[in-house]
Amino acid sequence: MAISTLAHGVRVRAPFGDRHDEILTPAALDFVGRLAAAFGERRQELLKERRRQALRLAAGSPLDFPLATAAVRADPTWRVAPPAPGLTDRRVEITGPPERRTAVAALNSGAQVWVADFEDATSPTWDNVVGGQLVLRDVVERRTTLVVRPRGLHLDEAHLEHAGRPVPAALVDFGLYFFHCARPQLAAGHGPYFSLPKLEDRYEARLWNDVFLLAQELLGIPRGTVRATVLIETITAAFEMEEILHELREHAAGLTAGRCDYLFSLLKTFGHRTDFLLPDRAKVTMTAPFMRAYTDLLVRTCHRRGAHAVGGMAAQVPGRDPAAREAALATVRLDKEREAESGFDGSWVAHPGLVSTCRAVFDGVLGERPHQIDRRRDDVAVTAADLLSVRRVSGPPTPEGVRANIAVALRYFAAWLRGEGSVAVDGLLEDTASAEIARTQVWQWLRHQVIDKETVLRLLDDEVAALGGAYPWAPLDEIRALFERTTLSVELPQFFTPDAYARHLVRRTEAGA
Ligand SMILES: CC(=O)SCCNC(=O)CCNC(=O)[C@H](O)C(C)(C)COP(=O)(O)OP(=O)(O)OC[C@H]1O[C@@H](n2cnc3c(N)ncnc32)[C@H](O)[C@@H]1OP(=O)(O)O
Ligand SMILES: O=CC(=O)O
Ligand SMILES: [Mg+2]
Repeated sequence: MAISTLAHGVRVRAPFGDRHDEILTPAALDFVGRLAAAFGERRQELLKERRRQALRLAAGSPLDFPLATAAVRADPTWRVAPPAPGLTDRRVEITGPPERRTAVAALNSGAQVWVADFEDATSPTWDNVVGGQLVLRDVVERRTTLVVRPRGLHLDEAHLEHAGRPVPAALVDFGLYFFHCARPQLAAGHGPYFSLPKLEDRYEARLWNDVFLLAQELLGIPRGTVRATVLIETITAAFEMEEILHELREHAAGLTAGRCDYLFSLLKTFGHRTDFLLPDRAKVTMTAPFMRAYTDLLVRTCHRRGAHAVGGMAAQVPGRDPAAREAALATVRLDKEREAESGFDGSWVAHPGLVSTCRAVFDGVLGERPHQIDRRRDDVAVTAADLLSVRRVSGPPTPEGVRANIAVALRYFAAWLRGEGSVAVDGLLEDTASAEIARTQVWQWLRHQVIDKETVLRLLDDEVAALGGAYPWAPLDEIRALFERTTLSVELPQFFTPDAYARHLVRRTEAGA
């Protein structure tokens, strides 16, 4: 393994692949090293606080809108920054991994925005991480607005080391993109724009705001140039939407409903409570009252503060079979209609074949207007109980539901271990967030003994065998062991990705694969 020492103590712990030297320049690594030096410790503290908060909630502490920030919520005067160039009309945002093939398709898809995703849609092999940066740098001058979603704060990038520790993956994805593309984006008439995943509270938003301030200062870019749209995709963040926008207000561009991770967060945060037992994944839809409360509150909060509310991802992807395709489009259309009618300004799609459907729905509601921020939704009054009223849709799983979750988790793990972060399984998009839901539901059903371990082990045997049939290349023992560690353990691991990354993706790089 090549270990080279470069500027500001950042060590590259991997061989240089094709064109990696164009991204991992001494100056770019120096920039990332400065971010790591400034924010590495604080990020560790925030992760510890996540753990403490999880323990408090598990011990029965109530979750509510914070008292300490009541004045921020009550103050009607503050607003976020005005929309930056390219971010005024966001009726269709297409997401996908930053790969060359998808980049071309996304940029030609007719969507207003391409969200290039290093988080749920990407398996962070070192090649995907550096290759993704190369793709972004190569498309920087295209007309479509580019938004980059760095990995979450919980992940490390083991191939870059600062002061003897892995650099936070979020700072690597953010820092390399910012270093190489912020100025070219400005020259092309846009700016460095980001989508921030998996935030849990206002302090994490403050960290990102400080990252933006330092990054702008280091490159001599005017303060307030960055724009960030924050995914509300954890239950604790849902109670701090106003505060998150407030912390980031000079850089905030809106909030996105990260509905998959939101459900995952709800399940894992309250996994110990029987009133949070949910039925088969397919039965928990956006019409469930607690999901509706979350999206209504998101729209109201954004519009009150002059920010865009961006809708979430429907799981259906159009297949090749005409009937299945029609059915998928009809489901997505209904979903987008609900969003547009409830006040969202645009929404996410997972596939170029969904762009025209989403656009037609938002065209119908917005017409010539670029957004509907002036629709205030003052009628919305969401309480803590509304956000947490899961009991109304709770119920036991069916045998098919248990099997489906096991199958999805295994198939996704197989894809992820070989470097694919999003896949279509039976016409549905599966990515990191949906795999997290799948394994967490099985864990929760086991924990509350609504299914027994023998049944799960039998289904696991069946599904591992089926996986071997469908994907002969899959390392079945490793996939099964990953499932067992992250799903059958007494304590639920907070995410499956740090375990799988450390054991598989890093080792792969060290072996020079
Ligand atoms: C919960 C969340 O976080 S959602 C956000 C994160 N998840 C995502 O972004 C998922 C994005 N979607 C995808 O990755 C893909 O659509 C998949 C994996 C689900 C399906 O992809 P495929 O199996 O390749 O679908 P399909 O064969 O129909 O694709 C047709 C073409 O569209 C392209 N395409 C498909 N999805 C996308 C996309 N999201 N962006 C750009 N291009 C795409 C394919 O590359 C392919 O191009 P080609 O003809 O040049 O080869
Ligand atoms: O990031 C999006 C989600 O649904 O999770
Ligand atoms: Mg997510």
